[in-house]
Amino acid sequence: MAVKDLTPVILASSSPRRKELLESLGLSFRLHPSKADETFDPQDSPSTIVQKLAYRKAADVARHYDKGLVIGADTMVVLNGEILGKPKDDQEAFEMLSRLQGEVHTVYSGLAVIDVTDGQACVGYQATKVHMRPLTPEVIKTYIATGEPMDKAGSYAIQGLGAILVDKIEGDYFTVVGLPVALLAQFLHQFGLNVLTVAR
Ligand SMILES: Cc1cn([C@H]2C[C@H](O)[C@@H](COP(=O)(O)OP(=O)(O)OP(=O)(O)O)O2)c(=O)[nH]c1=O
Repeated sequence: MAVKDLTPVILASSSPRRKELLESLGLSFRLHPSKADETFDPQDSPSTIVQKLAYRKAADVARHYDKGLVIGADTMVVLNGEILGKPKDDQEAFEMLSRLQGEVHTVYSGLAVIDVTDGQACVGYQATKVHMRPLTPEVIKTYIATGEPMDKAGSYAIQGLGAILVDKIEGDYFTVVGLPVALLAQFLHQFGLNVLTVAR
C-alpha cells in the first residue's frame, strides 16, 4: 500500500503565538494566513463558534493547495455567556479587563485539520477556565500601557506579562494561548502523522 503523502503541513494563521507553538512541536510547516470571514452567528454556543471559525480558516487556505494538511484555529474569551473579542482601543481593553478582574472566565479554542487531498477533516475544541486576580484600575492601566492587550482576545496574553494577572487556570494552558497542541497531535495522528516520530 502506498504511504500517504501528508506534506506540506500548513498553518492557516497570522498569529505569532500559534506559529511558535507549532514550532515547539518540531514539525516543518509553512505559514499561509487565512482571509476567511470571521463573522459568526451569536445564537451559536461558543464551542460551536470556535469550531466553525477554525474550520472556515483552514478551508479557506486548503483551496489554494492540491495536497497537504491545513491547520486552522480560533480563540474566544467568554465571561458569563458573553464573548469578549480583541479590543479596538485602550478604552475597550480597560473595559474588558475591568470586567474580567476578580472573576472566572472561559477561553475556548477551536481546532480544525483538513487533508487537502480528500477534504477529510478533524474538528474539535478545548475550553479552559481562567481565574483572574482582583486588579486595581491603576494596575489595569499600567498593563495596557505595555501594549500587550491589543491583538489578544479578552485583552490579555497569559504567555506574556498577562501571566501575572492570572491566579490559576483549570484545563490546558495552550488552549488559552490559542493552539491546543495535545488535541492537534491527536488530530495529526488520525491522519497518520506521529508528532513524536517526525519531530527533529
Ligand atoms: C486569551 C489569550 C488570547 N490570545 C490570542 C490568541 C489569538 O491570536 C487571539 C485570538 O484571535 P483569533 O481570531 O483566534 O486569531 P488571530 O486573528 O490572532 O489569528 P488567525 O485568525 O490568523 O489564526 O488572541 C493570546 O495570545 N493569549 C491569551 O492569553
